[in-house]
Amino acid sequence: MTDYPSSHDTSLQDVDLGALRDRIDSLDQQILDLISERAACAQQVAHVKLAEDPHALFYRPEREAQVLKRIMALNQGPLPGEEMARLFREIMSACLALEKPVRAAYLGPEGTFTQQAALKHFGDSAVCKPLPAIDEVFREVEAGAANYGVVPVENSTEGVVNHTLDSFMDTSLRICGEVVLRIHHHLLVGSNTRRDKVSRIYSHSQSLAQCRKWLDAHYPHAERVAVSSNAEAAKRVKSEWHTAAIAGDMAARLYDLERLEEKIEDMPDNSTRFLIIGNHDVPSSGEDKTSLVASMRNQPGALHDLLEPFHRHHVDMTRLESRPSRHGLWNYVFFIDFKGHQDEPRVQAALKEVRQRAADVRVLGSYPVGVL
Ligand SMILES: O=C(O)C(=O)C[C@]1(C(=O)O)C=C[C@@H](O)C=C1
Repeated sequence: MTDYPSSHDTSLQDVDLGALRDRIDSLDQQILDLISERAACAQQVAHVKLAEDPHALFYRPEREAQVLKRIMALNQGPLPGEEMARLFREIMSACLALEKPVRAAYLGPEGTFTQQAALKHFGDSAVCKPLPAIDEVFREVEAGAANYGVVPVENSTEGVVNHTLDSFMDTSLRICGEVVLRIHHHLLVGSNTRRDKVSRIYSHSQSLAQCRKWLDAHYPHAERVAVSSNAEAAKRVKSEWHTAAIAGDMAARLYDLERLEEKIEDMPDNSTRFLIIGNHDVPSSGEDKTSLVASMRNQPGALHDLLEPFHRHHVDMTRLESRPSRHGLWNYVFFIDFKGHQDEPRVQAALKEVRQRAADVRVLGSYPVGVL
């Protein structure tokens, strides 16, 4: 909580508000000049890139991660590092838009956590388009209609993760980044609904599950209705009386709903991981992750054999997921995430051995660890 100075605070008695505002005006002028100079510099970067290669990529995820991490390391307050990085996120997004705005497709509809993840990753100057299904996001990027796609992967929403993993089996797209979002659910109502009148609560089934204990304690008699997304829940509530939605900040803002109760999720560290998918490999940022998919024959010890080289080459695995193969040739495919970039010798040594042991291995991408 902010401590506001009290009128009895003797150290503040002589502070002249007018003088402080003059100082702020002067600082704003300097910030304005510096941001403009930075933007002009980014325009020059665009010219240099184009001179080197007419098909050059303007968006550079590894560089953006380095810029944000550096800002957080340099920051000495009083603003928190994350807040400062968010401001720089927006400055970079605007600078990139001067070079060429990023077009990103995300799993919609508008108002979902995936939209929030897209904005968190690309900033407000990106052109973001909602699509109704994960495979449509993949197709949009494959067709070149969008430069990047944003899809949930490790999600508290059951089933969505599997759709994303399955889509990777049939695509040549690469993973270019990740975003981790803290998921906060709020109980939202329209202006006509009173707290004691809520008789029905809409949300995605998984969000209802994530708030089950809170609902049992506070709204044991309200009917719980599962709908296709949290944004859809908010949309319904907008036009109904005595119903509430469980959804996040984006949906509350989009449908202008009141937060009757905030952060009602049962687990306080509830978060979801999203992937950025694109058409190109990302160079090392210095702190990266790599994702791969491997097919295995279903035989005893196969998984142990597959994973053993990671252990021996000191490659730190962060996730292992298995899915039934959709092609019938192999019984199972494994999705593996580990720390490190595919260009690092230690990672290359492990991958070489993994390739010898698996029926098929495809690196889905090396990408910067999510900064914000
Ligand atoms: O360094 C670059 O390649 C730039 O284009 C500049 C810049 C920036 O504003 O810092 C802008 C967009 C890129 O995604 C990364 C960084």
